[in-house]
Amino acid sequence: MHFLNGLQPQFDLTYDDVFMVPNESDVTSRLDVDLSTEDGTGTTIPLVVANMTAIAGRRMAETTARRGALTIIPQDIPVEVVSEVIGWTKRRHLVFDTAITLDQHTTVGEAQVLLGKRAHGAAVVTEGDRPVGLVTEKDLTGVDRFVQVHDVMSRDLVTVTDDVDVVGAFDTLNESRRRLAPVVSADGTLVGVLTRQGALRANLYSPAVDADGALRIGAAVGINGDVAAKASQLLEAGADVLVIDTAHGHQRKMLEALKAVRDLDPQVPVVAGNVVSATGTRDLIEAGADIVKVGVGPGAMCTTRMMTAVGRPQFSAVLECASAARELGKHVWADGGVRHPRDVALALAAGASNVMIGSWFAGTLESPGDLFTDEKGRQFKESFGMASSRAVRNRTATDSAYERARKAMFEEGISSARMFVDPARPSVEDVIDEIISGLRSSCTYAGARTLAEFHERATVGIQSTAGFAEGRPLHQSW
Ligand SMILES: NC(=O)C1=CN([C@@H]2O[C@H](COP(=O)(O)OP(=O)(O)OC[C@H]3O[C@@H](n4cnc5c(N)ncnc54)[C@H](OP(=O)(O)O)[C@@H]3O)[C@@H](O)[C@H]2O)C=CC1
Ligand SMILES: Nc1nc2c(ncn2[C@@H]2O[C@H](COP(=O)(O)O)[C@@H](O)[C@H]2O)c(=O)[nH]1
Ligand SMILES: [K+]
Repeated sequence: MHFLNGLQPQFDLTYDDVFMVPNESDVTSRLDVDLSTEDGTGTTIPLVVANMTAIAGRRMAETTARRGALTIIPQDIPVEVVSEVIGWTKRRHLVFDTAITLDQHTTVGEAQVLLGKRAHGAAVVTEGDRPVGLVTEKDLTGVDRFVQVHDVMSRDLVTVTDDVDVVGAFDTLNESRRRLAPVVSADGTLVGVLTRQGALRANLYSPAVDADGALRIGAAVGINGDVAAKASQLLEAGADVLVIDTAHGHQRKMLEALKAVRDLDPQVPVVAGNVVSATGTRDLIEAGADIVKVGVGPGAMCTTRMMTAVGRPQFSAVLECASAARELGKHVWADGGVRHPRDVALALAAGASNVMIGSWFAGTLESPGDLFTDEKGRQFKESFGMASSRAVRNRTATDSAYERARKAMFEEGISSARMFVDPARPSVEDVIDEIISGLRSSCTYAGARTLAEFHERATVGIQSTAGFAEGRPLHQSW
């Protein structure tokens, strides 16, 4: 990456401060761009879901890995539960979505709650392992909540078999005017659900898979307690990436934690953070990190900069740390502050090998929280920061009351935020589509076929607030 006209910025920059100019290009199609990473984590699109309790759970993990991204399960979840989630994710189908299954005697009320758990908006009614009906929101609307689903389900099923090619499945759904179909194996057992959109996406994305062909998933550990014991349990459970995560990553306890994890000889990439300087990056790499996580204070749930004045505008932080990591043959992830597809492109231009996103994904149907509706009828989920007093209270549940109260005083995050579900993009897959189409286009503007070429070729300029405002679309006349 280089700055336009050789300019050397006089102050640190965040994503909004910068823009990219097009280069001469011989990449003639956005589909010719390969977005897979070189950092060993196996992502085929450069996105990682942040290890936050309100965001990264099993549904998020399977859905994002199926499209080539990676989810990191937070350190606050008990290790037995994380192991279970890893196993579950690895048993998911690479193409078909996991169905919600209902017994014929399930009530409409129960079915309504469960439907909110799937962006495809349907549940399959089964007898044994076989599908016998389908219910969608429409079938349940205006029906007494104590009615059983066998009275309202549609029995006229169009199914596809699990060996179907996705283009053929798209055509079958299109011809029969269906949005989705249950998928069955040769013996009629339910395998999953395929939507028209899912058939399309299966051709546009490649799942992130491990050596056994199962979906990938990562897990985080903190720097307190027996780090080696917890890390070895996570490795045993099959975690494909280990993230050692704390607010101030450039500290002695982090270096000790890294050493303890390295001594386990993990055969997976080890990520450590967070830092925002070249020295911090080098020290973590020397202590054994393969990837350094960069970002102090840009997160949407984060109050660190307001509380402490500490942090650094994210574009400059990523640029400096990525350059230090590259000199040592290692990588950085840009963590936090991503609010538009352009921010992902800029983080990669600055040299990140993957971009971590939290809050943007909180308001999607795949995040673990319950779906609420506000006074205006808008759907939302509740999110919170991992350094908020709410998270600290949960994390320290086994401490004495005094210790808990003391620790909760050092809060650096928001305890309750409403993250609205965009009616046009309710699923994390819709948001991923938006980000990836923007990113593919950024790469072709830069004349890059790969992320390495993108970083090499990107030309970045510095803009005023008016420059940023000019780029925003106007939805009404002025
Ligand atoms: N990227 C960011 O900007 C930030 C991210 N977070 C996220 O919040 C989560 C919780 O992290 P964390 O608060 O580190 O909790 P941890 O539970 O990991 O504890 C942090 C440990 O480091 C010690 N410590 C020393 N200096 C600091 C400092 N300046 N800030 C925080 N701890 C310090 C603490 O001791 P003692 O309590 O005795 O001081 C404690 O032992 C993580 O997921 C982290 O990524 C949190 C803040 C900023
Ligand atoms: N200072 C704090 N930072 C936090 C907290 N919870 C999470 N985080 C960081 O934010 C990113 C995600 O950023 P987003 O803009 O995409 O939401 C996450 O990975 C952490 O590094 C917090 O309570 N305080
Ligand atoms: K912030």
